[in-house]
Amino acid sequence: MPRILIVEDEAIIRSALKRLLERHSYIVSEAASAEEARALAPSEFDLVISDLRLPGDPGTALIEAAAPAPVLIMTSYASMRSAVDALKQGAVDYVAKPFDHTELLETVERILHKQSMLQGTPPDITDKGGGRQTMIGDCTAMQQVYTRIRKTAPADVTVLIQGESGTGKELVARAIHQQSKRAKASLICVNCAAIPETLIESELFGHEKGAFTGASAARTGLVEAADGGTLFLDEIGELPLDAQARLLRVLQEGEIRKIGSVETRHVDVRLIAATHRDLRALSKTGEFRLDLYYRLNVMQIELPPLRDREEDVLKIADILLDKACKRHDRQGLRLSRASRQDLRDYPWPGNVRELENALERGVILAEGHLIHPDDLGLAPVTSRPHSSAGSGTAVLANEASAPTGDDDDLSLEDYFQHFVLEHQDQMSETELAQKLGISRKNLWERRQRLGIPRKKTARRPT
Ligand SMILES: Nc1ncnc2c1ncn2[C@@H]1O[C@H](COP(=O)(O)OP(=O)(O)OP(=O)(O)O)[C@@H](O)[C@H]1O
Repeated sequence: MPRILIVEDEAIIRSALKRLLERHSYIVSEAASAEEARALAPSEFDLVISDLRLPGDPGTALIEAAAPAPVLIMTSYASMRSAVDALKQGAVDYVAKPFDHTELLETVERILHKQSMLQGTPPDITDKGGGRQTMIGDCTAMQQVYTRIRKTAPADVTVLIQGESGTGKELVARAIHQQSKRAKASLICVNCAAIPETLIESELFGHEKGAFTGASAARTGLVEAADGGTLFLDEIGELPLDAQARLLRVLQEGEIRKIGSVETRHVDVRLIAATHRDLRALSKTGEFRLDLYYRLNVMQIELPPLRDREEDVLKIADILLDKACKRHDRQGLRLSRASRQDLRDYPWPGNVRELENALERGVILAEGHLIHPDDLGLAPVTSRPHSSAGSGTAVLANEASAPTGDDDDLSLEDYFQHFVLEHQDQMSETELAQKLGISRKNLWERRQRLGIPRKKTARRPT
């Protein structure tokens, strides 16, 4: 049964409304002021019905405290203007006092029905280029993700998104930002793994002129650029310890200090962080600050790997295939029966991103009306992992023979591992990636997958 909180200072109206709602099987709690209501954890109700004028804070003060629970404002005919203001501030609706019982019950029912319809519905997202996109997939785990997004977005709290690479962490961050009160302000996305360790602090927090060699002019950091909006830090587990300390300060005090500066500046930033790593375990080895972990972990959203979403794979494939066909002007292409089987069997270590790439390849390479397995270019599968409980390492046959003539039976991954271990002390990550012919991000991802994470290096003094 839905739970409703009534906030009304006039005892007679309060108890009449309570009786009315209880007669219609709602579970009702009461408060006489916004302060009393806050003590009752309003966000845990399905609906808050509050008078606008209350002793102390007005009813609209509860909109933020009650999120994601909707707040229905009661107001007198005389203050219709304030009712419109209440809607602007985020109230779900208003009823004029004295209210008609049937009308009030219909409004309550409509609000609750709309809320329940939104449960488990994928959010619409505006992508980087301004196009519309929706999250695809309706397995139970994804429905839980959608519900979490909807509930978390308006609450203006820090969110930690966990999931392997390519599972849609950035999409979730976008959805949260776009459904939040900050939607009109900026969303700044930063992949901590893609920025060299020596640059990340100045990228995030900015620096003063002359703060270090090469700092020829002062620079504003990305945290400051997100002021008033949302900062999405992907792969936060890669953030060096010094940068973690600065970030903690932003979260605790709402303050930022540029490198080389003694002054602090106030910033109002909502942080959404993502990682595929176990931050708590990293904090045990001293690689991640436990206090920062606690600050980040207010709300968690867990994205399932694609291999655990068997029932979603073909559905996602069909939609992404359609998009790829339109992009390449090859409408009408279909997946052959064998391709569909391969897509189902493949363990998808790169998750939805890898599926997107395989389909794009298929669309480009297909010669007739059908996309055959060869066109998709999936690595042969030797066995399929049962679930994601492990490291997320796909069980693929050798990706190709080694690029060196002497090591004929080395797999690419063996070769990669050898090369990295042998040269990592002499080469920077950028040089290593260049020599291997892959991006820094890809280097980082492979390091994670093979369990040879990059060593932390000494940091530049601030
Ligand atoms: N549920 C989904 N529905 C539709 N597209 C998806 C979904 N999940 C991921 N994608 C697509 O897969 C690609 C990767 O998604 P995204 O960048 O959000 O993943 P990520 O987890 O942030 O990856 P990484 O950690 O490697 O940056 C994007 O093109 C995104 O649009």
